[in-house]
Amino acid sequence: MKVTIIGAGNVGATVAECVARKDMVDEIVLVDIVEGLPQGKALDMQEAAPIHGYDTRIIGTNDYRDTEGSDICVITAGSPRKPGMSRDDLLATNARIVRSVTEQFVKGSPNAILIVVSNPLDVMTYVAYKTSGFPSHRVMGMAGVLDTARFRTFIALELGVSVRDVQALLMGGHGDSMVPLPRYATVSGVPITQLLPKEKIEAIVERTKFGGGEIVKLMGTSAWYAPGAAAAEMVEAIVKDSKRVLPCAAYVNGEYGLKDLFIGVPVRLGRNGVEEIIEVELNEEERKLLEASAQHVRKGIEDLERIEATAG
Ligand SMILES: NC(=O)C1=CN([C@@H]2O[C@H](COP(=O)(O)OP(=O)(O)OC[C@H]3O[C@@H](n4cnc5c(N)ncnc54)[C@H](O)[C@@H]3O)[C@@H](O)[C@H]2O)C=CC1
Ligand SMILES: O=C([O-])CC(=O)C(=O)O
Repeated sequence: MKVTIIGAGNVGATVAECVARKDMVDEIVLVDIVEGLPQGKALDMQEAAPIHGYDTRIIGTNDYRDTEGSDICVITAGSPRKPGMSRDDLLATNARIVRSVTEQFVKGSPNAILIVVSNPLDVMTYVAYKTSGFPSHRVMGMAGVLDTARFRTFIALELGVSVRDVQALLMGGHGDSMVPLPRYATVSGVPITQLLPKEKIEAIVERTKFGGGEIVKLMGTSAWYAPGAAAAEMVEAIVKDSKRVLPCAAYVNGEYGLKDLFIGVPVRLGRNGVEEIIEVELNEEERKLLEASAQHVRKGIEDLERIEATAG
């Protein structure tokens, strides 16, 4: 198993480290345009192997020939946002980068599975899908695993219980319009609606929706520990063919009444990528929120098309 990670910045390097520490793949290739950066980070991680006890070979490179024959590729190349920016402000800059790295990568790895992380996530996943020409089950975006991890963290902190016993579901685009679903959040099977008052749940939902922005405000750039761990969890589900049910940005073709876009939905993840989109029952209000979120993603795709048409 060979995993390529494009972008050796904060998120990319963290994905590499999390994947290495799981000791589950033969080789990790870290790619960046900056010379020396992926090589240095890869060597540093390789030198940590005797301490952590993994046998994964980690190489850093600026040359796509080193990525040939990859099974999985995680795309983290692109700018992160700064305070005051929305993820959508990265649209044009990151679309150029995601298109360029996808083009270069797929030539040598035509059978790989792509996991996009770059923002704005749902539109960048669409860009990678269109550029790669891959079937949709082999292209997905990472957001829901991160957003539900935040949701679960805040629930566990509020209730004073272990995060391990908190399960949660969240759908929609990776932005302010994401749709946390408290009805489907449980502590060891007990719905949180039985454990917390409405106002507390609403506060947790709001904090989750703006969880990325909370960190940007604190640090001046965006998060990487939880995003890196989240992408590595998706890599693990694919490598081990474990059929995890995780929220991912997947291509919808009629599911939830949505078509021709990537958006966060629960999927079964295995060796073939997105093996199934699971359709859970939504009430009227949840359906409306999901539709509004999909509208936002659609607008992102249209905005990008307009910007690129104007730029020629
Ligand atoms: N989907 C999600 O939930 C999350 C998405 N993100 C997004 O991930 C992206 C990366 O974030 P960070 O790692 O914090 O940024 P960073 O600035 O630390 O790293 C980005 C890296 O991409 C590299 N890069 C730029 N153009 C490239 C190209 N053409 N080819 C190869 N490498 C290239 C840069 O040299 C840099 O090392 C951002 O767009 C950010 O918004 C970040 C956190 C969570
Ligand atoms: O907030 C950002 O820009 C990065 C991101 O997507 C997240 O941490 O959720």
